[in-house]
Amino acid sequence: FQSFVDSGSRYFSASWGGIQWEKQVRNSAQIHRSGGMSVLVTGAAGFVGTHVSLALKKRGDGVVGLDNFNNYYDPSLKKARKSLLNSHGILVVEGDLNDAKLLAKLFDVVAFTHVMHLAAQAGVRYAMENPNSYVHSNIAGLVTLLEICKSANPQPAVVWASSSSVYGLNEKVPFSEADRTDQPASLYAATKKAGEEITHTYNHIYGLSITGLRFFTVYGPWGRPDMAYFSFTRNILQGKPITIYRGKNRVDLARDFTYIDDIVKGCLGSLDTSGKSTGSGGKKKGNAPYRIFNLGNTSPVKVPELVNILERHLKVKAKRNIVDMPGNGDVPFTHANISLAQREFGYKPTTDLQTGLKKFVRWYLSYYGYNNRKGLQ
Ligand SMILES: NC(=O)c1ccc[n+]([C@@H]2O[C@H](COP(=O)([O-])OP(=O)(O)OC[C@H]3O[C@@H](n4cnc5c(N)ncnc54)[C@H](O)[C@@H]3O)[C@@H](O)[C@H]2O)c1
Ligand SMILES: O=C(O)[C@H]1O[C@H](OP(=O)(O)OP(=O)(O)OC[C@H]2O[C@@H](n3ccc(=O)[nH]c3=O)[C@H](O)[C@@H]2O)[C@H](O)[C@@H](O)[C@H]1O
Repeated sequence: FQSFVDSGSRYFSASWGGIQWEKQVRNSAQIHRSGGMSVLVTGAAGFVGTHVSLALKKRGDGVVGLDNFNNYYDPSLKKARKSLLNSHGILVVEGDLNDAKLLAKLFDVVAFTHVMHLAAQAGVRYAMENPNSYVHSNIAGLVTLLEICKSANPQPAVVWASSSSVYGLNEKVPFSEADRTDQPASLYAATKKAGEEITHTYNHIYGLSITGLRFFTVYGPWGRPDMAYFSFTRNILQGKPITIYRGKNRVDLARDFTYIDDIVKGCLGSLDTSGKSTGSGGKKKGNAPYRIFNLGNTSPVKVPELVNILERHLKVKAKRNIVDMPGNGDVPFTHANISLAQREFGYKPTTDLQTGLKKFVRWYLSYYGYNNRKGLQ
């Protein structure tokens, strides 16, 4: 097969199909532990998708990845993550969520027990530049995926990434799952909130088991170049200035930065407790779980303090350019209440920002070849 899909920002082609391809998909989905699961991981070449795929494979679950390798940020980093996954026996199929034929084919070849849905147009501020990419991946792509899941026999349980941004202009802290989420500050947040409503209907009508995870600003090795901790590191090392946004009345912005390994534990805990979907072939046969969890660190840090930590790890002073928050969709602070996830599957983050950034910086220096330079170790 040859499929041509609109990835939101460019057209590209991807080859799939054929006996050899099917064999690769089956091999990748093979389960190597008793009671294990076979998981379709969307967004597998992304930051979180790579880490979750590796963790599942490591414990003996079957994993097949799907990613469209779009150019929202440097696709060569996505290709490098794919190579890493390949070296661990994980196949990443190149294709778009909106390619219903490809998704149907994948479900024909493998009876996936779970879908870990991480593919999305991420990033808060980019929504002002390219709003349609959010509709394409986070709304249309989500519905295409759910349509396939609902019709699959057996239906998989679906765990997917929502976002802390759904709390929007909510001022009650810490943010709890029962708090208001009807005042989004960005189109990104609005599409994630819409995703929570859309998944609810598939749970209600078709009996799909649904778990939405509200991640709080995730960081770590193999991370996303568009995020502050990553772009600050790049600029500091290149001697370029960094722009730090400041809130109303000169108040510093703060985030509940969460280390990737803690997020991975939360994803696996969610998969393990997701229960079963109750429908088959598009018909509901009973009630299935619909759950939403915060996955944060419960320890917000101000952005200037993030920069202080990076300076210490990099042993380079940042050139700070402090500007008022430009009204680009950012919220002033985030802070997760994680008691629900703690109760349901023992979620307990263990990495503080200082420790997590040290691991990120070590990876960054090695990945971008800084290790042989003086003064950076
Ligand atoms: N990293 C964070 O801080 C954070 C916080 C909250 C929520 N999230 C959510 O977690 C998920 C993973 O985020 P991430 O940080 O790994 O982002 P990422 O951009 O690194 O990963 C997403 C991957 O999905 C792929 N993708 C996008 N649209 C697609 C489409 N239509 N079809 C197929 N593949 C597509 C991209 O190529 C990318 O590799 C996303 O849903 C994101 O919105 C992330
Ligand atoms: O938890 C989420 O739901 C979201 O997490 C992440 O968003 P954010 O928390 O906005 O992370 P990030 O961009 O790293 O900015 C961090 C801080 O640095 C400030 N910031 C940013 C850039 C800059 O140049 N200057 C600056 O001060 C900025 O104002 C902010 O205060 C994901 O990207 C997003 O996909 C989403 O899912």
